[in-house]
Amino acid sequence: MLSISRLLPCLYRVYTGEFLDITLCSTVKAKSNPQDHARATEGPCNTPKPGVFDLINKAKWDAWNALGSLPKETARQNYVDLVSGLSSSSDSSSQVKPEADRKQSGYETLVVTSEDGITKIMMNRPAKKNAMTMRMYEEIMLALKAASKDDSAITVLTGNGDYYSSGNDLTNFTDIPSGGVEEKAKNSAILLRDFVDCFIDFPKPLIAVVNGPAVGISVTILGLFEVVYASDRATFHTPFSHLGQSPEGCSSYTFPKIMGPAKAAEMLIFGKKLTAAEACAQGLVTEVFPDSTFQKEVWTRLKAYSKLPPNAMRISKQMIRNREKEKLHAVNAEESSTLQERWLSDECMNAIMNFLTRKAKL
Ligand SMILES: CCCCC/C=C/CC(=O)SCCNC(=O)CCNC(=O)[C@H](O)C(C)(C)COP(=O)(O)OP(=O)(O)OC[C@H]1O[C@@H](n2cnc3c(N)ncnc32)[C@H](O)[C@@H]1OP(=O)(O)O
Repeated sequence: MLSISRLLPCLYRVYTGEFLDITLCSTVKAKSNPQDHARATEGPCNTPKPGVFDLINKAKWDAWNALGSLPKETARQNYVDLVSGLSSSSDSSSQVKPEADRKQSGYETLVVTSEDGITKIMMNRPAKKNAMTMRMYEEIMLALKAASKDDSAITVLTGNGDYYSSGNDLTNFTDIPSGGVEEKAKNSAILLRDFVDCFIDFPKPLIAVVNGPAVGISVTILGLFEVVYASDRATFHTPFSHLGQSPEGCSSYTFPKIMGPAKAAEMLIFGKKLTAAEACAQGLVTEVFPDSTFQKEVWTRLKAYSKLPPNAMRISKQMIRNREKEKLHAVNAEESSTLQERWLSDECMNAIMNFLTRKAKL
């Protein structure tokens, strides 16, 4: 029998149009309509239907045949419209900074500012609920490295729009390198480990301003922050089992320490979503503010904190965290290598396919 892990790369390619000779960037691939491309290049379906076990050619034939008698020119136009629409609509939101500003800051997925002694790193993909792309992981690492050396006293991570972050961008898994899904899993595990290491080693007080719902890795790394302020609209959700995955961000260690093993298990094993008030009661969140006054109250507070002597704050942070650092790095390494295996499991691949084909949401 063909296992899902062997079938998945084929499904990816059929779904993303690779078998139909589409050469597009990964984002566009994940959304483009392969039928229109086949129609646009080859006209109406005119070959015999492949046998039931010829999975790849059958999927290609079904997609082509589904177009019926759509004229070649219309299909071509639909295809062009779809591709152009995707590139112009991606990340479209009134809250996204204009292109020129983004280029100026040097970040594509973040807006990073430094004023009043505070470096603010804002995830900036509001139309995608600030889902974290490979690029965003890289950029957050760069921004943290820069913030560790700049003259700010404290560093803040927050999100633009209605979400804090919906966690890992599940389309990350559609961009399969030539080494296949194994290579993808290995590279992702390395990136994940480096990403979390940056939080473990960050020398200044780190504050999360959780402006809305938080999912997955955006929740787990909160255990590595000094302070977590949340809007009362925020929720905290780690649906790892639902996704066939396992905890990361050192949460398998920090969450039981913060909230006790039973409450941590409810979140990390059973995917229980917490309200901001519940997360505060369990010690993951420092304080909850009404959404209507959240930004004003939090930034007033942070501006006052940023005026405290920066060296004293750094030293106090080191004293609180340093005893744990070695342990945290070991936990991070173990979680990352466990996830590398999980990403290759049928459970995980099925969950991602269900999201990508719009069959499942959280
Ligand atoms: C280096 C690799 C490290 C990996 C580390 C691993 C981390 C594990 C995790 O983080 S697990 C968590 C993964 N996240 C999810 O499973 C969330 C998936 N998203 C959803 O279920 C929903 O989008 C939602 C509940 C977050 C929001 O639902 P809502 O109906 O309010 O909004 P939409 O679904 O219409 O979202 C708007 C558009 O944003 C896209 N999107 C949102 N989140 C993600 C995501 N995590 N990955 C990819 N895309 C996401 C969504 O598809 C919509 O896109 P569209 O407008 O083009 O349709």
